[in-house]
Amino acid sequence: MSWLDPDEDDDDLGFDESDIRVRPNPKANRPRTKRRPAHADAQIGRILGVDRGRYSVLIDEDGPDEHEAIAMRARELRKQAIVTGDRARVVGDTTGEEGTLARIVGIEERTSLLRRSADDTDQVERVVVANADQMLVVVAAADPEPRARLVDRYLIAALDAGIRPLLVVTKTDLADPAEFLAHFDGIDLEVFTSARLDMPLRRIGAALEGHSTVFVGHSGVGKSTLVNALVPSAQRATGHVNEVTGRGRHTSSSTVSLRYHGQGGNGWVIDTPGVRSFGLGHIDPASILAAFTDLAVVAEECPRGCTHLPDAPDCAIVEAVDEGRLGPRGAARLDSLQRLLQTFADKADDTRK
Ligand SMILES: Nc1nc2c(ncn2[C@@H]2O[C@H](COP(=O)(O)OP(=O)(O)OP(=O)(O)O)[C@@H](O)[C@H]2O)c(=O)[nH]1
Ligand SMILES: [Zn+2]
Repeated sequence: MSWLDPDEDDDDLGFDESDIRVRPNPKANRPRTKRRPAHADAQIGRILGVDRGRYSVLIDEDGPDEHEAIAMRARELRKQAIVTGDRARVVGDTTGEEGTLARIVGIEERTSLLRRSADDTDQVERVVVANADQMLVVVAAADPEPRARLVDRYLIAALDAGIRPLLVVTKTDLADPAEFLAHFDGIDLEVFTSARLDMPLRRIGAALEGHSTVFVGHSGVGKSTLVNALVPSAQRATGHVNEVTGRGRHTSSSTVSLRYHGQGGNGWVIDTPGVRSFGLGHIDPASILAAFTDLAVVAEECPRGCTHLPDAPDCAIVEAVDEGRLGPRGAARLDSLQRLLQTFADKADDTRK
């Protein structure tokens, strides 16, 4: 069984010890997976959340035996990020009974990956959520004041990950969001408005069915209030923390997947209380343009290295809009694209805003 033991299939034979020490490790580049047992008996489970190294995993999702199990990661996965939304291969005791602990031996290929860097200059990526297909950005019409730049950052992170963005403006009982919303005219973005006594839960819920939606928003915008209204069992902590006592929060502050049960089907709500914004250090600006498919086609005629910003010489998109070739929404589309590109270009000055 040499495939189980890395030291056994050895091409060092014939060298004496001094040789071995100076030689670079001949096996360093070999994929480790080849030598690992296949775990043919593994079950697939959805990672719901993690707490101090213990993962809650949903086994047999939508099946007759759906239940949660607790699992730890196998040693060989210690360098692998495992996050909420991941589909994990799990072995061992997956009954979820008191005192049992299953083992995660692998992660299925992801359909999307929402990443962040701690700040804009940081190239280290942190994986936040796997396999989400929508991002619901929550912003308040007032208290705190909405900032288009912050929403831009969320949009850029979503577009980069290939995730469809949605926007909810809360607290419209406090202020009219029309002027703020005008910023996003040119973006393909479903927008909901919500007031204290008039939350559009049906409409938002319908958008959640059949999807895995990550909720993001700055502190105090009403995200937890919204999550609790959509998923009553969630009991996410609302209201500001009392800064003296630290009380006011009764649930954990980690990212979790919550089941949304709608009239037309289920969905997943992924709440990210620890994620206040996204550093854009790892993002490729080409992915911003790529999200504007109509403009990306036109940009193929741009000079090499074109920034597509207002001062870019001979930008094919700017020319097409000027000549009216991109239709009545062309100007707004270009405006939005340029604003996102500018937000991205300015990112280094933006980190502390
Ligand atoms: N006027 C008004 N207040 C709201 C609305 N939605 C939420 N709030 C209030 O805004 C405050 C913040 O709401 P939360 O749901 O705790 O906000 P959050 O985004 O989860 O913020 P953190 O808990 O800091 O992450 C609470 O006092 C809510 O009652 C709304 O539509 N209108
Ligand atoms: Zn251009």
